[in-house]
Amino acid sequence: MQPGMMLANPGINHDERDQQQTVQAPAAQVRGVPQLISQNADGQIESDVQTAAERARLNEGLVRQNALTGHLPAERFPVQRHPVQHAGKQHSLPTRAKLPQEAASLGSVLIKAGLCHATSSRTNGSLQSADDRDVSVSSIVANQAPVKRSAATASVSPDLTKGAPDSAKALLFNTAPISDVGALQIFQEALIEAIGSSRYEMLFARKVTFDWQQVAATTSHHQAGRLVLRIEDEFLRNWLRREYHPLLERLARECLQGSTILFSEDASLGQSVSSAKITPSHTTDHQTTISRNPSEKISTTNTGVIAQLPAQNHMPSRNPRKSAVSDLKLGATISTIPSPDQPAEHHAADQSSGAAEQRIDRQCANKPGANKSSRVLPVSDFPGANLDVMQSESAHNPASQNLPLAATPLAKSQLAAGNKVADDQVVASAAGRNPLVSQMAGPRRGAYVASTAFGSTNQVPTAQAPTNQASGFSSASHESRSNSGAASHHSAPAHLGRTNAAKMSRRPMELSDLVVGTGNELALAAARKVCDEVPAPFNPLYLFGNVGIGKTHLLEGISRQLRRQHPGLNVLMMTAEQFANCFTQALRDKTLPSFRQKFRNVDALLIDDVDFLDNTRVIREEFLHTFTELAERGRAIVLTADRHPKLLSKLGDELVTRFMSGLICRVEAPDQATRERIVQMKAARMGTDISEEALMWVAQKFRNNVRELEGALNCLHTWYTMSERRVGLATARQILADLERDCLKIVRLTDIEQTICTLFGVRPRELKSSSRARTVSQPRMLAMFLARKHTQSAYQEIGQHFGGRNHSTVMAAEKKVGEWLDSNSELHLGGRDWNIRELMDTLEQQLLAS
Ligand SMILES: Nc1ncnc2c1ncn2[C@@H]1O[C@H](COP(=O)(O)OP(=O)(O)OP(=O)(O)O)[C@@H](O)[C@H]1O
Repeated sequence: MQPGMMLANPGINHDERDQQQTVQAPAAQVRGVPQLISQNADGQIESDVQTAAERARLNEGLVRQNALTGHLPAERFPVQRHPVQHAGKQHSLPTRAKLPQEAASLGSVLIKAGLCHATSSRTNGSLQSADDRDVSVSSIVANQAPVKRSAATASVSPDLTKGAPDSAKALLFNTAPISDVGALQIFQEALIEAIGSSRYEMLFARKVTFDWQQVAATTSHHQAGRLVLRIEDEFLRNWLRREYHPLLERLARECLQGSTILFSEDASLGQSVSSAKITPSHTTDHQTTISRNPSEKISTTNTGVIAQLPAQNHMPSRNPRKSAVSDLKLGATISTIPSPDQPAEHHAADQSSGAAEQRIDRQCANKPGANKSSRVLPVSDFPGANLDVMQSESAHNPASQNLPLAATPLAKSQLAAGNKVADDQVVASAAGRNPLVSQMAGPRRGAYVASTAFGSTNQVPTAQAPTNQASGFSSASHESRSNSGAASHHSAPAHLGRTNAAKMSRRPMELSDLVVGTGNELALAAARKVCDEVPAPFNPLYLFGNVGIGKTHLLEGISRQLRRQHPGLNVLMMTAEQFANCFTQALRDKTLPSFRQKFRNVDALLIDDVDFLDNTRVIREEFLHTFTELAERGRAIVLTADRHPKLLSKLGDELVTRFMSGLICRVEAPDQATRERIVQMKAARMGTDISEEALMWVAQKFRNNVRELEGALNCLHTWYTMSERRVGLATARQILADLERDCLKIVRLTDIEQTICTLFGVRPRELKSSSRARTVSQPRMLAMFLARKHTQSAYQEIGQHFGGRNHSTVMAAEKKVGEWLDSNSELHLGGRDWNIRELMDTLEQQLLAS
């Protein structure tokens, strides 16, 4: 990057979800890599690198970034964006100029090593990590857990990096300076993840320009540079300076890796900053020097948002973005006892970068009530990827938005060694660092990462009774059942799924927190029944419905209620992805008997997102056996999924029929009245002063799911904390204008066609044919009805699309389906009977979710 180059928001240009195809997906034969496996014809286990979960995650990243690029000024930044997944994080890099060499070469090496696969689409390509782990040099080279850089470099195979230019090798082996552009992008992305995309949108996206400028070297080893935030709006500038200084300071230090950072109050903020040579002598009383040397004094002021920093000559030994993000996210910095196996270089880095936090955390740890036996944050071996998703989810979850907390690798290692962090400590430590957090963190908000007790050696869940009822997430049983030594050491395994990690970052969800409405009253009643009567009169309880409408909330509520009402029960809650990961790990470690013993001896098994099993055959079979054994012994089983069991087409009849043998409850999106009560409740909890009209307007505008409502409220809350003024209707409209627009899903005729064909197993060609067979004509009529309802297309256009029919055919179809709906007819389609209203709901949910 040239000195003085400006960088706009990171991201990609287009949402290419539909066009993405895998062009290269080498099976990861790397030891310890595959998390998801399948069996080949010879019965051998293979990795399944391109899973639905992977794709979904990638899409999520693209969508999230895409939301930001809507504001990317093309004339200022005309290069194509190129998202690259490295070390579990998605980096957005230009495909030409700036960083292409490094990005492409890094990618080719990672692919060669079988640690990544490439996806491509018309306008962009991306690299996807084949697993959730940190793709580090050492794991590329030695296929094993990261070791010290010197060891990795020593054992590098020349073949691996053959053809890669020196710059890429240097990047891989941590000998290259971190690229200016890359670092700045990493910084911005870390910022987004720390504060959530909606807040970033509101505060930074269009109002702040980041500029990293190289200036003359201060010493022979360091090149100086400075980060300038240009903010035109004076109010915003002052507010950001007041509220975001610590966060920006931390991110600048972590992502831009300055060994010395100078903060200067600058009245010319928002104007061009002179490129005068920066030397330490420029430091004034207003400036702060933070040294990576732990012996140096650490002090900060809240006086500026300009960071002058030297670029490092060496790429940091840990991924700067990952560390920044994880540091901001987990808040797991309590103990200062380093793990014995912690590499020395980590110690040094952590002692300096996390020193201030550790000081706060030590204070928190000494607080009365900081109970070390409280439910803890077992992040011992969380792969960076897990943390990433927790971060991304926080953008949508107001509860987790409040937790831009820190877990340095040091802290993680400390936790691995058995140190624990109580929820309130984590909140306290976060609040101490971020003024916004301290404002937002209510007494009930706690960092809440995992309580499923996994033994790091056994790699299977271990029974553990909660010592703190206000915390804990998924697994618990009576103390007497905790016969494993691992039970006393909470350490989340590396194979914990990203999804679950994300969910675990939220605050505990109770059944009583759910606002009851027509969409969830049956499900809630069934959930209470499961808790009240053990065993319940039905088994399993299967809850299904669209995203973000409270299925996980119900499941977690059941888990917590069960534990409260029946403290002797061994209750285990996890996602299907976690189950798969545990199984894979057990297979790898040859500890299947132990795995089976643990899973088949629980009293209640609660599995979230069971639709995940639809894609993984080997795990499906294992789950079938687990399920059967538990059901036969009358143990409670509760499952959630995004669709009816019959629509889990690959699951197999054995599991589908078992799922259907208990009680199936559909959870529906809340209606207007329920949404109104939800926003009222959540706004009151946040302590946001919002007018009744504004709340009603929000409830009316954001209809698809509760997450949208939460996101909207979160924006309003942030504005409220900024301005300290009551949020009225006009303000709410103004603040949420973009969000409202983005929530509108544009449905195309092809979307409808695809949804119909998928649900009924009809081919598009048949749908457009002249066939009048009922199996084709009824889906066609439904498609036309949906097209009228959800698109702006005229009758003629719709008729043309579905086989060149004229407009009267479409009108007749619309009328016919309307009649079916009025008479609440039953249809037999796609091999099953449907109630027309239920069918419409299913179609619309799938259409809007697609
Ligand atoms: N009826 C409700 N009352 C209050 N909060 C709700 C309600 N329904 C959902 N929520 C909140 O909405 C958010 C999303 O819910 P949850 O994570 O349970 O969705 P989900 O259906 O499991 O979604 P996914 O399928 O994506 O996992 C949570 O914060 C939850 O507390």
